[in-house]
Formats: sequence, C-alpha cells, structure tokens
Amino acid sequence: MGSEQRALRLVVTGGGTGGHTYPALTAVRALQARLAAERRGVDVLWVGTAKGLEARIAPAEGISFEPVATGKVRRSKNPLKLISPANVRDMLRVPWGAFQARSLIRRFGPDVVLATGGYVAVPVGLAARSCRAPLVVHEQTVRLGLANKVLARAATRVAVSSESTLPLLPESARSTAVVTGNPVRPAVLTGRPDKAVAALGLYGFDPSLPTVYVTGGAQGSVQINTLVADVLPWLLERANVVHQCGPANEADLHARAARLPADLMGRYFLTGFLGPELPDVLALADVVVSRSGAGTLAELTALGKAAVFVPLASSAGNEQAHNAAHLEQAGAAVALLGTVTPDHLRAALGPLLEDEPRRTAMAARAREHGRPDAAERLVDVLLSVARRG
Ligand SMILES: CC(=O)N[C@H]1[C@@H](OP(=O)(O)OP(=O)(O)OC[C@H]2O[C@@H](n3ccc(=O)[nH]c3=O)[C@H](O)[C@@H]2O)O[C@H](CO)[C@@H](O)[C@@H]1O
Repeated sequence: MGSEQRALRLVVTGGGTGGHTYPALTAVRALQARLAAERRGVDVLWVGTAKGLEARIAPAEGISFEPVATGKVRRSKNPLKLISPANVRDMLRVPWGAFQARSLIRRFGPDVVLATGGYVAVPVGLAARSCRAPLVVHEQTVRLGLANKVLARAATRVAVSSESTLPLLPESARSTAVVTGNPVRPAVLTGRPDKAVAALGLYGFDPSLPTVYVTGGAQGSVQINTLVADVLPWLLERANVVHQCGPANEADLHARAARLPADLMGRYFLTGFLGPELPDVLALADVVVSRSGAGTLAELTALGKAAVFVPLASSAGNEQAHNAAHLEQAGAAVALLGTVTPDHLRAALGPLLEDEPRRTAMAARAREHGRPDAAERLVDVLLSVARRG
C-alpha cells in the first residue's frame, strides 16, 4: 500500500477585477479536482488586496485569504507624471507589500505560487522568487499586462492565453512559456436557457425572437448602457434583451425602461450584476454585446457566441481593442472601434438579428478560438514545477 501524500501547498495571487480573479479561482478548483482524484489534498492561501474582488470571492469560496499592500503601477510617456506624488506613494507600497508577502510565504511554505496578474501580483510574485518558491505567471490577455511584464522575468514558467503573446515575452521566459488559454469557470460552460427564464422570470420574452445579452463586464459600462438605451425600442422589436448594466447608471436605465411601450417592456430584463444566473443567460443568448475584456472573450469563444464588441478604449495599451480586432479579423465577432454611435450599433446588430445562418456561422468561428480545457492545461504547468512533497 502506498503512503498517503501530504497536501500540495499553493499560494495564489491575482485580482482587483474579475478578469484576474476568476481564472485564479478556476485554476484552484481544477487543481483540487485533479489531486482529489489521486486522493491528495490542496492547502490554498490567497494573497490579494483588501479592496479587490478577490477579498470577497476567496472567503466566500472557503479559501484562506490574507491582504497585502500594493500600489498601482501607472504607464505614462511623460516622465514628470511618473514621479507624481500618487505614483511615488504607490511605488513605495510595492516593497512594503513584498515584505508582507515574504513573511506570509515563509510561514505557509508553498510548493508552488500562481500569479494571475493585477497590481497585487507584483509584490507577491517578487516575494515568491526571493523565497525561491516556484512561480507560475498566467497572462489572460494577448498583450502582457504591466504586472506580468515585471513578473515574467522572475517566473519559473509563464503561461499565456494566446500564441500571439509568445513573441511579446522577455527572451528569458519565451523558451519555457506554455500556451494554456484563459481558464473559464466550468459552470459557465453548462448553462441552460430554460433555467435563465425560470430564475429571472423572463416569461415576457418572445421565443420566436433571438435573445441579446448586453454586458459591460463585472463593473458595467456606462458607454454600452447609453448606446443600448438609445437603440432600445428598435432593438426590442427584433429581440429579447438581458442587460447587465453595473451600478453606475442603473437607476436612470430603470427609469428609461419604465417608459417603454407596454408590448416591448416584457422583452427587456435589466440587472446590475449577474451572479449564479450568468451561465444560464449565456446559454440563452444568441448574440452578445460586450466589452472585450479577456475573461468575457474566453467565455464567449469557449461557448461559441456571435458577438458585437465595444472595447474599453482606455484599457492598458488599448488591449481590449486589440482583443476585439483579433476576433473580427477571423470573422468571429464585430468590433466597434473608435467613436461608437447608436447607428453603428444598429448597423452591427441588425444583420445578426435578421439572419440566423449569419450569426450561427459567426458563433462557429468564435468557437474555433475557444479553449475550454485551459484550466487543465494550467494545472499541468503548476504540477510540472511544484516542489514534490
Ligand atoms: C477595466 C479593466 O481593467 N478591464 C480588464 C479586466 O477586465 P474585467 O475584469 O473588467 O473583465 P473580464 O471580461 O476580463 O471579466 C469579467 C468577468 O466577470 C464576469 N461577470 C460579468 C458581469 C456579471 O454580471 N457577472 C459576472 O460574473 C464575466 O463573466 C467575466 O468572467 O481584466 C481583463 C483580464 O486581464 C482585461 O482584459 C480587461 O481589460
């Protein structure tokens, strides 16, 4: 009889937004499932920022959480802006955070550390290296985020979501880097349209019409909200709409919705945030109107959804526009770049709503870019570098 192996010890860091938090959580769950099959446990410590999404998600998921300090690393072409008081203060917080993380890592003794980006990954990743703990850095976007640019050099192995990221890595990281894809929560892949109808009470939806899901990412997008509100009566004549709007102008949007003609109102469902219902709404959707953050893109391509993207123009290095353009070139989405007007949105959505074969073909091309096995590939990387117990 083989002796029982001790639990693998994992420190995970990354967060701020959903785009960094959910891939980390998905990787943790996949690692736990893989090792459970071998009757081995995983002890997890999540090190993040007190104000990030991870500070809520990790404890809610039953994962131990410890906050450390970190600072926003700002890009600027103007050297004077780089030494602004806010920047200097934030820069000083990074070594303080690294000091805190180092003492946590020493005490916890991880076999491997996973960093999925966001500002907090910098101090924790640097601390991992100074404690000589194997460090895996995962990048969700095609272009490297700022935190991961710093960490790629310190990483034992870099995992990326797209082949096109490989040439952008520092030379030292390139030869051992692995393309895993961006982990998508398994629940997202198993939604059911009928459950969305029941959970959200969408009984006024017309089953003979396609359904559009509008989303601005976890925080919502005022730009997308305003565009959609401006085309709403036109849109509701052609489709049912689930609109996830975030907190910023939710009250205003509810007031506008209350003024819709009665026959259209039943086809419109507005909500600030979608929790457990999200997979079912995605299953119901025929077309998605969305920001092009890496998390949303990974989900929509893994599922194969026709999409109209309105990228966040100010995303680091214009990364969202890059993501959207990449899929548009492959015929897998429509990307609305630059200044977007309600007419642009109508022109992008109209043909997809009227022409079912057209949106089915776009969905099929989107699926070619999906990597539903990304979490498993990332687990392979973690296990390949983890210290043996
Ligand atoms: C503003 C900003 O900095 N955006 C960045 C952030 O994206 P951000 O986190 O804003 O957006 P993503 O698209 O990456 O992820 C959003 C996640 O939230 C989920 N969701 C959304 C709405 C909702 O109601 N419920 C819900 O669960 C989505 O399904 C998805 O899993 O990190 C991404 C990954 O590094 C980057 O590509 C983005 O540029």
